Amino acid sequence: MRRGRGLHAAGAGPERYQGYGRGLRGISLAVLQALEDGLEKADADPSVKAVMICGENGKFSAGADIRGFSSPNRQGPSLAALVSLIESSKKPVVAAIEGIALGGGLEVALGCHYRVAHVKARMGLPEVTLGLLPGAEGTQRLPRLIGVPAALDMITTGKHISAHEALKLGLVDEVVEANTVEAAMHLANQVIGQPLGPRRLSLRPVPPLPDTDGFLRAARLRVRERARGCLAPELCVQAVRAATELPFSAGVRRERELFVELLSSGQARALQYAFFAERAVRRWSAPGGAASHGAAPRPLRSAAVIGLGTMGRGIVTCLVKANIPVVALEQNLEYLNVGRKAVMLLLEREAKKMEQDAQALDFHNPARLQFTVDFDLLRDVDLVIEAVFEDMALKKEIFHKLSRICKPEALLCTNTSALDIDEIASATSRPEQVIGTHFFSPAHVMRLLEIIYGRHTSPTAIATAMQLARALRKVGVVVGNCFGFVGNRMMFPYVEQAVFLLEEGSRPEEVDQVLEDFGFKIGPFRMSDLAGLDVGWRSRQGQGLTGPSVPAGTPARQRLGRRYSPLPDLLCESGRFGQKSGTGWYRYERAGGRTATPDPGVHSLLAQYRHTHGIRPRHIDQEEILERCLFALINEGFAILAEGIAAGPEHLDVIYINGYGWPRHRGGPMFYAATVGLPRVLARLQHHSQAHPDVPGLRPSAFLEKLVAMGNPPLKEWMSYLSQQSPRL
Ligand SMILES: CC(C)(COP(=O)(O)OP(=O)(O)OC[C@H]1O[C@@H](n2cnc3c(N)ncnc32)[C@H](O)[C@@H]1OP(=O)(O)O)[C@@H](O)C(=O)NCCC(=O)NCCSC(=O)C[C@@H](O)CCCCCCCCCCCCC(=O)O
Ligand SMILES: NC(=O)c1ccc[n+]([C@@H]2O[C@H](COP(=O)([O-])OP(=O)(O)OC[C@H]3O[C@@H](n4cnc5c(N)ncnc54)[C@H](O)[C@@H]3O)[C@@H](O)[C@H]2O)c1
Repeated sequence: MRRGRGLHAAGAGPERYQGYGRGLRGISLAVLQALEDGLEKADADPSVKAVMICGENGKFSAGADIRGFSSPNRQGPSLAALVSLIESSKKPVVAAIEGIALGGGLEVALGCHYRVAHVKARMGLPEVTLGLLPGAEGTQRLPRLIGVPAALDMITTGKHISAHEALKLGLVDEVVEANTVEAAMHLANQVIGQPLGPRRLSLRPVPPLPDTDGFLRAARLRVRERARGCLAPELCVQAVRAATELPFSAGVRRERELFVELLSSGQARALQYAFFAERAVRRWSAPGGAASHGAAPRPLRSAAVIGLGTMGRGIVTCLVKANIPVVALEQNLEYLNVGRKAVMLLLEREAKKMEQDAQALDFHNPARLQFTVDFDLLRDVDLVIEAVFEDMALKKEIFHKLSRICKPEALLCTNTSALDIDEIASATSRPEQVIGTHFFSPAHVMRLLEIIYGRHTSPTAIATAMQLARALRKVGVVVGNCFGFVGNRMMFPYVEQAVFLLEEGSRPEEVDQVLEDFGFKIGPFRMSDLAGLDVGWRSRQGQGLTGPSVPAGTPARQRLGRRYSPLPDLLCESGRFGQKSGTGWYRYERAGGRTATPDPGVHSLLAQYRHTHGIRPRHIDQEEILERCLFALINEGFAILAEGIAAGPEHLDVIYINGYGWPRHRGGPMFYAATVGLPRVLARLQHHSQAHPDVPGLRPSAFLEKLVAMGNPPLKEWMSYLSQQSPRL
């Protein structure tokens, strides 16, 4: 924290309050020193009877300075020592928590003898999300205060809780609606002279459970299952176990050992990189020098969604949840009724999840959500999101209509997965207002919004789309226009490799397992089954890669002079569309079922296919599966960077973490490439490319080659090695 956001220690005598602290972003060494000095001064001053600690500008503290963890000079007073110093004070210390008390900030509050929180304050120990654990004795004090189950929940999830929840848990002593600092000082004056022993958490026992050991063992299994290879949650459980088994001081030593283990792990570096990358992508730049700092968004007071299929339903749901009135439009009454039912079901489920806020959604009110087949009702909306079939002619027809009907300043968005934004915009009289807003399925759940500008998209339109992302609580990432944009374009070579591996000898479940062990939520074949195999099939038909438009005599496993696998087409031709049809790369319990079982039918289809094409199956090891899938995806990422489709590797990483289930603790594909080392990525691509010269996706990108030739510079310097910045950015 900078000055204006720091912690203050104030001595509270009968008529005397004095501020001592200095503030910086995050609890820096300077803040620690100032607090220590303040406390010592207060302790030594007989006229001071109690101490109150508060933040500045309505924020208690966001915790330790995250950038400081990677600093080579971590020295000076330690936060843990400060928390102990607070707790051992002979004068009562009261924390006045406003805004946020997170991480080390909450640990400071736990060192205080009393805690008063403003009703809007939020508290949490989010260290786990940064690959760490609360390292200032928080894992030892919190279970002593609120019990093991609640403490473990907060520490292993990193969730933020409200002041009311904190009061219920006993984390704070009082919640106030008015002036928190005054309330804290009032409490401080009241408790002067009362014994402090019972208020010192380090002296309290951890409240026992009927079977603490069994509870912690179950918790460890649960987080292991949920965290999929991520270390921090499991070490958090170990730290809390130490609180239950060891005296306070030994528990603190254990906490420190575990903290150091995490701090030196690559996972902490990856997760902290992801934290800053998500913030960095909020700053965008586009052609002609337009950039976030110079562009203001237009207000978003109302929206329309066209098409209430898989995507449109989710998009309507997130708009309603963001309190933006919506007009939902379908092609005819039959589709409208189906869409309306689906939207209502989603909203009812969301309302249930939101519990007390449900009424605020008010989605039965036509002023908030209206269903129609009449385009005229779109006349006054600020924003339209088109989510009809992936068909260029249809999209152009719709955009032409929109450009005639909507008010001139309305933003016209398309949810296309891959089509050319410029061609869609060409159907309108206002291409500067046309932009891609690529939601991910399920749209009301997935955090990513890929925002694609076309050649004529105005800076205001980009700023407004970014504002939309914020309003929907999504991570907006601005990228340029190319087939598949960033996310899907990188996904194509990944899925392509996965299918080639099947041709050569693997099974779908083997490939999925390797990638799920790497940390993906689901492997490429489960993912294809979930999305529907017909989606890609239709797209390949549209591109003339399969179906009757393929010229006679085209070899089955070649298109346009490169290797092509007709395997996914064969599946579709036999009615295997994935979960929706009950069979795909896997078998499901029924059409629409979700439990994937390896399918002997697919195994014999693969055997027959290999036989037909004279392919001798071979054993393919995990390393080859991983390298071919991941390095092909990463290789495309380098090509994207070189073409200026994205402003930097962080953009690609944020897209993959938030839209494609890339394991966050591996930092995203480009961060992962940097971790593996670019020379190795290049060498392995060269190796696989030599083995498969007819696969362009394995041919190393010139930009990757250049970076290796330049000595494998750190990721943050990559873009400075582009021979010239692309005219797109
Ligand atoms: C606070 C937020 C909720 C605010 O969200 P909002 O959306 O309003 O704003 P932004 O997210 O955009 O943030 C604005 C701006 O601020 C930057 N920022 C925010 N928080 C921090 C922070 N904690 N540190 C640094 N910078 C921060 C943010 O990056 C933005 O700037 P930018 O330029 O990037 O746009 C939200 O920001 C949020 O959630 N923040 C993170 C909160 C958090 O995670 N806190 C926990 C921090 S970790 C911690 O506190 C650890 C403690 O447990 C203490 C550990 C003590 C360790 C002691 C043991 C030492 C052992 C070492 C042994 C070494 C051995 C050896 O090496 O020899
Ligand atoms: N399904 C996904 O996972 C996914 C993910 C991201 C983007 N997308 C893209 O989103 C768009 C929609 O995909 P989807 O999966 O929701 O498709 P879908 O087939 O589930 O739904 C499309 C809807 O559009 C409606 N529609 C068609 N013509 C219309 C018209 N003239 N007027 C109004 N409504 C019309 C249809 O009735 C249908 O309900 C596509 O461009 C697709 O590429 C899909």
